[in-house]
Amino acid sequence: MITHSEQLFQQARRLMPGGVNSPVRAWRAMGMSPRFIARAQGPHIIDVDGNVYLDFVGSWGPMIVGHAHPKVLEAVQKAAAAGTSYGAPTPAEVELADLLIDAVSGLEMVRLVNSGTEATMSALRLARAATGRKKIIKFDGGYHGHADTLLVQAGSGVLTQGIPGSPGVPEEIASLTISVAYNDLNAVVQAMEHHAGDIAALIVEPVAGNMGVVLPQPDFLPGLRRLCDQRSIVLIFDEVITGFRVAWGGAQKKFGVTPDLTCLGKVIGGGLPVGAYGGRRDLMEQMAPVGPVYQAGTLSGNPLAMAAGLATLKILAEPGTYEDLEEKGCYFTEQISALAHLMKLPLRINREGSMFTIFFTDCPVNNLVEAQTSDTGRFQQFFQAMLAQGVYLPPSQFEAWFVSLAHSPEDLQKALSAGEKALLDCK
Ligand SMILES: Cc1ncc(COP(=O)(O)O)c(C=O)c1O
Ligand SMILES: N[C@H](C=O)CCC(=O)O
Repeated sequence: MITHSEQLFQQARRLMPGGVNSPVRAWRAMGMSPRFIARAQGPHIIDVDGNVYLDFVGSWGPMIVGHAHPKVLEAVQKAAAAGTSYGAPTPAEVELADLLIDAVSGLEMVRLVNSGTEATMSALRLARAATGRKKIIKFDGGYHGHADTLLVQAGSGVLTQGIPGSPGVPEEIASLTISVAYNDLNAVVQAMEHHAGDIAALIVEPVAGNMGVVLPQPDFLPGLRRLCDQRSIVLIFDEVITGFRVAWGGAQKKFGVTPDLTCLGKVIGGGLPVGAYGGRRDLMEQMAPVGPVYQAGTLSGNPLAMAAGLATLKILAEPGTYEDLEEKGCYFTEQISALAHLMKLPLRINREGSMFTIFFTDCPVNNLVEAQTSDTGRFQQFFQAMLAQGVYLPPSQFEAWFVSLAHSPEDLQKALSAGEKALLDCK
């Protein structure tokens, strides 16, 4: 019998490309059709057929306090009752900006936008304007949203679908982006020397999350800081995933390296559409209306997103939250590793706090090429076996899993029992 999800997917495919509004949701690499979600609560999402899943996607990162948290709902409802958008400044924007600047060392000023894509696109425009240079450096498998300049050797759905760039991005634009291997400072030096005097910015996920999770090696982020300083290149940390995920204050706090510009999104909107970019005051004061660099947004600083973001961050600011997230991420990944070891299955886990990826490979994963040694067929089997047991994972090898404050020890135990069976199934 056809399920309600399958019925909806058939209809959706006639109405929207691939039946979805973002490619990764179509589950193509998993050889299945996606579940359509009716609602979510705490660590669970529930599909339109009434199946309950333990969720490790967390809306691709934002749901760090769990779904439908009562404090977040209350804040959003209160904000909605006062009107959903004014196209004018509000006290909540000031409160969120103040909180972000206080927490994130690289922020002296901030501009709130509606998505991570807007944040990275605007940060790059600012860097180009400030330096008068055109080229940028990024890393293979790094995903920074879908602005033209950034769809070069990108991660996430672009990688999962095996598209190296994207038709529609003019060659003249793509050629301004130089992509090199993550964790490879020599490759960065070579790119900087080869394009000497032309590089405006270097953009990096300080912990990569879109080729699966890949950690920066100890000298990598300090090395990028040094190389950018030597050549007056604007260093941009894309903390859309890592901001307030890996630590209060983000990866820059955790690794002690301060970028010139920082991009945020996901967690700071508590599940509503949001993005932010900010950094050095001298750079940010080049943005209109103070300076000439233009960027705008009808719904930027939207009151509902501000309310959800503030409520989420206030929960995260409570004592012990990041310790709790660390403990859960650590416990789960150590147990899965131990199970795989007993079964003699090749498996590597990269983790930073509550974000991690399981790679089915023997090889340490420090860059895209190594991530691609993972057996994606095995990941597909694993995904299907987990789903059948009520555990919902990112539908791609090249994405991060997220644990939230709402995942209880019992939930993790359930996921581990499912994981044991799934590993046996894909042995
Ligand atoms: C690191 C990173 N940067 C930027 C983006 C773009 O954010 P958005 O999807 O909100 O446009 C994403 C996710 O999509 C991301 O993971
Ligand atoms: N990996 C992406 C963001 O982090 C997934 C979100 C999307 O593209 O829909």
